[in-house]
Amino acid sequence: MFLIRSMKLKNRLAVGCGLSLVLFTLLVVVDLQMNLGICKPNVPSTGYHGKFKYNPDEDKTGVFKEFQRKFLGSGSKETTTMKNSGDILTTVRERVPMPPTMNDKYEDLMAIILNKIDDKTPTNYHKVIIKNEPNDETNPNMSEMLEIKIQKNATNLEKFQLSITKKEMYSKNDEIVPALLKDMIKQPIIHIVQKEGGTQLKLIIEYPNDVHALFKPMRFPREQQTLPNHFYFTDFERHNAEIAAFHLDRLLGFRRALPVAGRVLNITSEIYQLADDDLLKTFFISPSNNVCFHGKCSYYCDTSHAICGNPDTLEGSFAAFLPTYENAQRKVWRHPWRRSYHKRRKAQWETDADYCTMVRDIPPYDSGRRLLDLMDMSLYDFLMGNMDRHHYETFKIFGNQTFPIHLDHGRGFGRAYHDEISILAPMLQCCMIRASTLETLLKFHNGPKKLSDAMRESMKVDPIAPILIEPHLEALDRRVVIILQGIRDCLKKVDLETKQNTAAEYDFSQNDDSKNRN
Ligand SMILES: Nc1ncnc2c1ncn2[C@@H]1O[C@H](COP(=O)(O)OP(=O)(O)OP(=O)(O)O)[C@@H](O)[C@H]1O
Ligand SMILES: [Mn+2]
Repeated sequence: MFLIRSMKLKNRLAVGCGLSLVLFTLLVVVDLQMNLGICKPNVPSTGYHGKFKYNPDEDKTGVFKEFQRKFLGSGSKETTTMKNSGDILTTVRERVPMPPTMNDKYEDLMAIILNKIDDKTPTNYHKVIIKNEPNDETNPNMSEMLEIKIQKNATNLEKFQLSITKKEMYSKNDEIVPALLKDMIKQPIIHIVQKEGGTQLKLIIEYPNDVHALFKPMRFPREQQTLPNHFYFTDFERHNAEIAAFHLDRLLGFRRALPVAGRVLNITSEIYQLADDDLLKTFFISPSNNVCFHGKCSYYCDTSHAICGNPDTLEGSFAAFLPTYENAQRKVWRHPWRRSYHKRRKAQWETDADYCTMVRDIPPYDSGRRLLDLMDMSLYDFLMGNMDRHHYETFKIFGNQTFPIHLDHGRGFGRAYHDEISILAPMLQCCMIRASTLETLLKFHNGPKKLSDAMRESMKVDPIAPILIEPHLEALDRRVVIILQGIRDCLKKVDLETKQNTAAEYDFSQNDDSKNRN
């Protein structure tokens, strides 16, 4: 005290300023460390990677962001443990998130589907639930477009390929699909080559009569979940996800995926002895005397990620081959809601609540079926947790009013205890769903046959069943409810907007009237 009193005023001021500066710096440092919210608004802790800058102005009233926040609290917490056997990492559950509305029958949505409209029905519901799609009567098939007749003695694969129509991969009660699945499971394999392109190993399987299938090998046991520190783009492909995705697509009534079956191969007689030279070069015998190979690709094709027989069998998925006719090429489209595929960068849709408004103006999303197909794809991917939809393909020959092919689901069914709301962004940002899709979801939700039951039953016949472990099936029922809740929130949003607009118009005309009177 004496020291301070003995100082001159000028010096006292200088010491005071210095001390406050030190104190302030300390406060800022503590705040940044502990995120107390003094410097900036509190940052919600999302599952996003990298630095997350929160800007409330960007948020507007998007159902997507609101929804993400709503379900954040119910997010599961996963921990990684080492299993005793070997060095397999397994993610185990701590808490299963259950949507708060699991017991809700969603009668309000059902009423709209059944045309039971009354004064409780949200206004402009038809903007959200699309019943009257532009009707495209013509539905030619490949055979007609390519002018190739389906011969009586054609293989099941040829029959299948030539029967693909502009609207779907196969028809509802198609009899070739089961026959084709049986062929892929039972027919002898005569040759194997590695498929070029793509990031992970795939083999082209050749059967007699020029029949082919695309093979993805099993890499891990069914119980293994996506590793918590893996990005969607470095996640391993799962052969069982490809099989499950085919069944899911069929049960949802889309029929836009290729038929896929599981099969157990003998790695020596059915792969090694039939492999072409390039693939042969990558075979080796592991320390425990198993036959292994790794192929060539940009991810996980090296000795430490080899595919090994156990001890000499290997299971995998077999997908019906896409048509290879000269005029059956496919057009590749960038998905408007693709992720950034960068550790730290974000895509525009992640920060722009009005993103869909922009997409709606761009062909082919500005007319016809395509945007609705993306809505279907969004909930299809959400159900299986597939974050890897960077591109999609269509058959060129059918023009723009054709279905997007549901292809490449190897990264689905990776996290049974986590529901990734961001996959629903297209549906939640556009606030739109096909009435027929919504009806199917309501049918599964209200039972008696839940989506999980239907999936269990449908996949039972596969040679490598059970295809999915129970937690993945339970996740499906839980995610159906999340989608239904999303649609309900969308209806509320549109209703509110309509009422606000009407009120604003009314206000405006009242003001006008009063002006006129004056
Ligand atoms: N059943 C099939 N028959 C013929 N070609 C196919 C089949 N499935 C996929 N393809 C072709 O192979 C390409 C790669 O397949 P897929 O996307 O499944 O592999 P990927 O390794 O996951 O590729 P990426 O890493 O680029 O996503 C597809 O884009 C498609 O053109
Ligand atoms: Mn892929």
